[in-house]
Amino acid sequence: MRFAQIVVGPAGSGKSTYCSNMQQHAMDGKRNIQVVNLDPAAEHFNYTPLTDIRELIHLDDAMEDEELHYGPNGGLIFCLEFLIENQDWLKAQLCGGDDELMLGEPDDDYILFDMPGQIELFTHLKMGKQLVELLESWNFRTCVVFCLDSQFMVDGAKFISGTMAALSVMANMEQPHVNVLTKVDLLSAEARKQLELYLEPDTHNLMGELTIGTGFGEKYRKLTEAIGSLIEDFSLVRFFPLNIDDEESLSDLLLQIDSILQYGEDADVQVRDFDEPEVNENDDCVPDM
Ligand SMILES: Nc1nc2c(ncn2[C@@H]2O[C@H](COP(=O)(O)OP(=O)(O)OP(=O)(O)O)[C@@H](O)[C@H]2O)c(=O)[nH]1
Ligand SMILES: [Mg+2]
Repeated sequence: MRFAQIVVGPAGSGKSTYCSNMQQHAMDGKRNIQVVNLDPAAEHFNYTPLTDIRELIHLDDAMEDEELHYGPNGGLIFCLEFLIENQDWLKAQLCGGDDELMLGEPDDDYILFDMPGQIELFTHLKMGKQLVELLESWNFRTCVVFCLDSQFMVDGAKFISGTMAALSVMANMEQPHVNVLTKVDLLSAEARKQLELYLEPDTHNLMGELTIGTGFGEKYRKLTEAIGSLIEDFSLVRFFPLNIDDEESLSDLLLQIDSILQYGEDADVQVRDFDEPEVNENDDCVPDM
């Protein structure tokens, strides 16, 4: 069994940064996590990818082609369609073209897929889902990691819209799903306090906040209330505030995703391959779940 995090989220939400910091964090803990870049428009990231879609197709190929003549957005979608059509290329990259390797190589059995910031790939187009199905057929267990900039989550209306975006991805991808709030280090103390209200949201209060005093709020009160109860009914929508520079925050999140992926047992076996750090007898080295 192999494991994959499909890292998605709006443009600039911090996906590539998440991938590189998570990989580094794992490496510091002597654990091997690889990153695959599937963003054909990527220009810069801080990790060395295991595989890079730009070796197959670059956004410029779709935009500069005499016949295709795509703009940046259509071009990106074209590139992802092209990837799915050329799935053998991806399979060769991930499985070395050797079917036996699909059973899991210890060196690359845990992979983060850094996806493009075009959210419609995952909300209503079929490529996101097709990618997951391919990975599953190659023996991966997958989890979607949805990154959202926390700066856009500090008032009622933005919270609703961010949550709806997360829900759309969940509904379309039909995968285990974790929502990560990025860039919390950029929030002011006041904004952080405000954010806490939304982490365990009481949707009714939020709706109250949203409907008071604005023309839109009054007019669409029923609609916002309906959206509120929808979010509540889907109480699956929870956000993990990630402080990217804080090792503890990274390890809490990784632990949560590992347990969703049921990575635990395999991890035990792997960890014992390395030299154990000296532990104080009284130390509790197993983090709380
Ligand atoms: N301060 C701070 N900056 C961050 C954090 N995460 C990302 N950034 C910055 O936000 C910008 C965008 O980050 P990326 O990781 O490239 O975002 P992305 O989602 O991969 O962007 P696209 O691939 O273009 O959609 C970069 O300048 C990052 O340095 C964070 O947690 N804190
Ligand atoms: Mg990126």
